[in-house]
Amino acid sequence: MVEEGRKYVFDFDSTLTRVEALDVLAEMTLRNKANKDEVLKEIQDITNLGIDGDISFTESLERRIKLLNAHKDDLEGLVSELKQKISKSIEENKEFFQEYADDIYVISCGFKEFIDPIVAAYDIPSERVYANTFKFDEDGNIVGFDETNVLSSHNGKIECLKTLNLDGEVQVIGDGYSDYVMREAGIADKFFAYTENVHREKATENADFITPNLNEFLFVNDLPRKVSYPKNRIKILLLENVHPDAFENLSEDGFSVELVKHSIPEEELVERIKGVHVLGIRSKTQVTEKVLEAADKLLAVGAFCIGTTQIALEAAKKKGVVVFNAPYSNTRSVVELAIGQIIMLKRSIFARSSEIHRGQWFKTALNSQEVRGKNLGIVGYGNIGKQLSVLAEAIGMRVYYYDVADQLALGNAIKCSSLEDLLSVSDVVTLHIDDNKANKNFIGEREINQMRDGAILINLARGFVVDIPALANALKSGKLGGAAVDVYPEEPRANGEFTTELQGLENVILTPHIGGSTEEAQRDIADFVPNKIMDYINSGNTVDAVNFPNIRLPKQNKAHRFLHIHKNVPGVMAKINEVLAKYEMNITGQYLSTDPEVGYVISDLDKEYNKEVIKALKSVEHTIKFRVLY
Ligand SMILES: NC(=O)C1=CN([C@@H]2O[C@H](COP(=O)(O)OP(=O)(O)OC[C@H]3O[C@@H](n4cnc5c(N)ncnc54)[C@H](O)[C@@H]3O)[C@@H](O)[C@H]2O)C=CC1
Ligand SMILES: O=C(O)CCC(=O)C(=O)O
Repeated sequence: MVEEGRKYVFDFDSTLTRVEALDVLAEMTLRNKANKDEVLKEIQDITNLGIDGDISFTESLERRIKLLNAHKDDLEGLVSELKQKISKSIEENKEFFQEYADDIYVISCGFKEFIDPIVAAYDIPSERVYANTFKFDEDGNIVGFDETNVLSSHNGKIECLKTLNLDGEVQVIGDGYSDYVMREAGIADKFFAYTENVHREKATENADFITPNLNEFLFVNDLPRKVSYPKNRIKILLLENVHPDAFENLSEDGFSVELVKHSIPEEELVERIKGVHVLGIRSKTQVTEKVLEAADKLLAVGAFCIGTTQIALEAAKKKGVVVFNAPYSNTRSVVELAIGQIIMLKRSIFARSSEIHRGQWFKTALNSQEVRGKNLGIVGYGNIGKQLSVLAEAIGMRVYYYDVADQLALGNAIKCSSLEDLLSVSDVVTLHIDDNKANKNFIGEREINQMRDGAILINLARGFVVDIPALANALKSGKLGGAAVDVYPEEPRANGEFTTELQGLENVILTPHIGGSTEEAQRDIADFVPNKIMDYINSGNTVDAVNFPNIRLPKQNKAHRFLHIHKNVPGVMAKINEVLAKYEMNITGQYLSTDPEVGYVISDLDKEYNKEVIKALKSVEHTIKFRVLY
């Protein structure tokens, strides 16, 4: 409950606005001056010294005003500029300022001449704005400030607040040490260090609360706010060195994101997952049932790759955890690598290169052939297989493919009705089947024997798909003429030592699971997956989810949205609607998607309702997860 008579004292610069107003004024007045950058830097340094209390505030103000060289006429431009620079979460929560107008004060060491017109739009009248005022000469030049105003002196905010003699709890919200001192002096009850725009150690280390935006402040105080749950409270853990753009994208949207360079083993993840709302992984991290069991807050898992068998998808679904992946972003990278490997292997380039590295010159056409006119057998004609088909044809290869699903041939590719047919006709066999565990040892001794003598095998799919000892034997015996292997049955969690039976064999290219590791692919994934995650967290969309009923929701328009995930058993929907009817909810839209195990129903509602309905919906039998979004 909001305490009766509580007062909210806001700082202005870098709190209500994203900037320091005098810095903006300086930008304007110095625009055409040759020494602009130097002077600006000097002004900013002086501002910071003053804010952190390292020089007296009066001194900071005097020095800056002298350097500013501003005129009365500049103030209009400054106000228009500042109107564009209101802090994002302040702007979002205009309603709070309007609703609590009588309890909100601004105490600032800035100037009323620009603060008043800005905060008026937030229903804060001039009489509740305490700030300095400029002194002008007869030509309108700003030459100083009213020195009798307490706010022009060191720790003037303390004096100002003291004089106001406010009753009720006084909460101060600001970014600087000069805001904190009101709390230190015992005149304010709580100090919230506001870090949406700047993070000042001196303020945060002393704060009662650190508030990264106004939503958090309003949430902590149980005040009306624009969003149901502040995004900074949503913790995202990104493992396996995903591209930094993912961090940027998610942090920019306001989430609290932690980046870890490597994968984490199950036992450790069981601990780390607690309190995490979104987990981001690549192919190494095993999200097992045990991990999911320990995940008390988990809403979604983002696989920053194609494969998702490292995740217990069914168990995740049963817990209401939605899984997304990036099915297309790295496919081109894999295809280009496959093409490169085919050419390198057909020409025995790695053997020739190693010789020169060892100091030997061996010019020969032995075991060196063009790829033009050769038969390429693609096993798994999905997103990667199909693209490879097109590029391989473009360089003159004859393409054969085999797929368990009915896939349409692209270009002149020829469909094989069995794996054996494909193996027997191909000079190069390349594997692009999916990571289904049923594909274990898909290529073993028997299949290798069905291949042409001297043929080449490429595996860029999954390590367990090929029986490695059988492959090693075939390479040693000369049955196969070469191989390229990017994936292994056991791969290390982090970079370091690695051994495989294939090491040291002639004409074998070994790479550390980097088929999809290009800057382009990783950047694209870092855009694609976070967008899916944000779309789910922010609005409930599950389009392209791997393990969950897919639903594309319309934009939420001034409505509250109830997201209800439940076991798909008869009668649950009826119960949900019974509750909604009992509480006389005005439903503006309802959407349902189910699969045999879970149901996902979204109800958009008029925002005025009895909040008891939330408790009632959470206790509907078979409920897995429930969230309110606004
Ligand atoms: N090395 C790397 O860095 C990367 C590896 N990959 C892996 O590449 C593989 C292929 O990826 P996409 O083309 O995107 O997958 P996809 O799902 O689009 O295509 C896979 C195709 O394989 C077929 N298939 C599955 N099992 C089969 C079998 N036993 N016999 C014949 N066909 C079978 C499916 O019907 C499907 O058409 C995946 O395993 C993926 O994890 C993907 C990206 C990067
Ligand atoms: O780059 C990665 O971490 C994994 C790539 C991969 O194998 C996939 O996308 O399935």
